[in-house]
Amino acid sequence: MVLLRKTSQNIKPKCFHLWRTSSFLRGIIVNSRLCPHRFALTQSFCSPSRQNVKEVGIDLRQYPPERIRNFSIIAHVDHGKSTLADRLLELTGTIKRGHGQPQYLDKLQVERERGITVKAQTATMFHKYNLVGDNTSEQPPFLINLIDTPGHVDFSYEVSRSLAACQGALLVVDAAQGVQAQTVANFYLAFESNLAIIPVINKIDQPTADPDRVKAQLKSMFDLEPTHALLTSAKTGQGLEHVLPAIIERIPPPPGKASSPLRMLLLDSYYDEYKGVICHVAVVDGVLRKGDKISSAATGQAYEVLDVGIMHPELTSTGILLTGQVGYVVSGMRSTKEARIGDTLHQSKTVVEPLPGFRPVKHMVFSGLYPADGSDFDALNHAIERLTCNDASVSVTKETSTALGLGFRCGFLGLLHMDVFHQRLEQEYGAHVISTVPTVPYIFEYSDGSKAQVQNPAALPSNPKKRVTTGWEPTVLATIIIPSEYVGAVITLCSERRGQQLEYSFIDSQRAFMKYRLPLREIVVDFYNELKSITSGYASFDYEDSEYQQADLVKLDILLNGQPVDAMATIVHNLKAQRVGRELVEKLKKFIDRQMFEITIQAAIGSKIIARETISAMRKNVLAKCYGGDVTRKRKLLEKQKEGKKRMKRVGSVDIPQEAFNEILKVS
Ligand SMILES: Nc1nc2c(ncn2[C@@H]2O[C@H](COP(=O)(O)OP(=O)(O)OP(=O)(O)O)[C@@H](O)[C@H]2O)c(=O)[nH]1
Repeated sequence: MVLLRKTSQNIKPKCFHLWRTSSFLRGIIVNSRLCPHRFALTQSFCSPSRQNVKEVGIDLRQYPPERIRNFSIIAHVDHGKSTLADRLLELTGTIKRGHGQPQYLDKLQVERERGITVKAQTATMFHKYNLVGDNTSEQPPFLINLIDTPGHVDFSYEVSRSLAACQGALLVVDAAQGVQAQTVANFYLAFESNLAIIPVINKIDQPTADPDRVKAQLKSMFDLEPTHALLTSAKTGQGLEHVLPAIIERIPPPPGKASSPLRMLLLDSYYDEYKGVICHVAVVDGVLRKGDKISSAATGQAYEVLDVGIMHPELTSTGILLTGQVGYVVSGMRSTKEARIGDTLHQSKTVVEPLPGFRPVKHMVFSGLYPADGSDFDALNHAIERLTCNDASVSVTKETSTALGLGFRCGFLGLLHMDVFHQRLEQEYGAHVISTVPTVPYIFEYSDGSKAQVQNPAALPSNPKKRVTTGWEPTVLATIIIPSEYVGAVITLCSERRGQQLEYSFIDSQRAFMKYRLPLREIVVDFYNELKSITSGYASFDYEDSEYQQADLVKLDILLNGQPVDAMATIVHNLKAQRVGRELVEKLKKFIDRQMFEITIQAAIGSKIIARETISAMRKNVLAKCYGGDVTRKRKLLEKQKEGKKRMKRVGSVDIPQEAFNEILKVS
């Protein structure tokens, strides 16, 4: 079925209007608190053992742009990108078959534990192939750069960055699940980047695989020719022999000029304990050699190239990178902050036109991070500094809370991103962190005429002379793909979340496609889980950020024994304030222990109390459990009590356990 209603002149795909992305950043909310795999993180990105630089005799001068192909693999979550990448690495002999490590390019421990890709990774392969009509036997193999990308849309910023270094993309679609929300999103990212798109229908070994249905979907949604689709099983190896030839035949070589001055695009960077900052780069024009002096177009700072090479798939020193090649550079940068993603690096003495960079990262969710024990502030500061070296997409500013003391306000790409960051802080740096309710960036206008973005509800002024006059909230354009029988339930959910339906059509006889404008606040907490639960797990969901809309917003305070707890304040829509206030006080009642005095928990808007609960007093003393005079037992119990108290936050006279902060994150 054709979904197109209006199509701009030069645009081929039929449903272009479905996903005319104005921005690179979209996000998916996966409330991973409900994820079955809580995970252990012990390793930082790219363990040092994987970072040992190989010295092999690869002469990159044999590979002019016409012998190079740069491509990315894009797909909806779990459609098999990383497995396909593994198979291609094996087919080209880049890694050994049965290397015992599934998803070779998923290097982060979190990626292995959760089975997801968080960081895009690059690998260079070599493949002998004669182009159709080329019968010369003396040609060197093709140099093929594969960039594996994350599927979860929290990390779609990585996808758009990867695509900037490519001329083509494999669009992988699960033969049983068919086109899903992120297939649509990723297709348009690739399409807007003018990439050659090769559809790959994967998992054809599954009993429920229906490649013909998927071909029809690809045709109706993206105008992709059914005969151009490759049918593969990355699991059994079926059909894989056609993938590399298709990449070489259908993807154009990189367009740069070897004779022009050096210009390279900085794609990514991370910190390695042994080598310092390692930058991933794509050489667009010219040549880069070890020993060259290069400068950043953004900062003007100059560096000497200490090492240069390719990822084959580990760092492999080559001493040179030429036009069209993708590789790494070590240049004595002290911090990843110097390596600005999207920057143009060039020879120090030449002046060049900077390459179009990337849009800056847009943070969708903000949350305060505080040390569970106030005296651990320095340790948390150090941990955050180290971790942001490898995850530059987190924004960090210091802030103070009356309830929680000194801490940080951090901006994330979405809740999954926030969760991954917390876990890494805890597991890799042993930091015990309390996080405040995630909030989205609102804009407020005040009675004195000033306007400001508010990332922390506590920052809303309480001064009556500076009242809020108007509020605006960020919205998203959400794409939802579901089996038709769930349409009613999804419409109800979206209207409960203040959504506005923009589009409703069918991909084929069984699947509906809906597009909604939804307030970001409404999807940040638990939307995706609820969507999954009402559709028996069949819904797929994706969003891109959109404009701000005016909204009737209020600040909801939580008071304990009459005292506001700034770290628990939230901003909500007036219509929902009553319900959210009630849920919050009920949740808190469950998680705050009875103490020696009565505790009142209240939710308030300004001076108006909208919900209230009371926890009655109790005499509680662990020593009362000790009969007789066993001193060691008494000491042990007191120690245990002290340890427990350390994990509490005292607001006025009330002790709040860490779990109470975590639980209120889940109230939407
Ligand atoms: N039956 C079958 N299973 C496959 C095939 N390809 C991949 N899988 C399985 O599908 C699951 C997801 O595969 P991945 O390669 O991790 O998928 P991905 O798209 O990289 O996932 P993200 O990085 O999280 O987006 C894994 O359990 C794979 O073993 C296939 O051709 N057939």
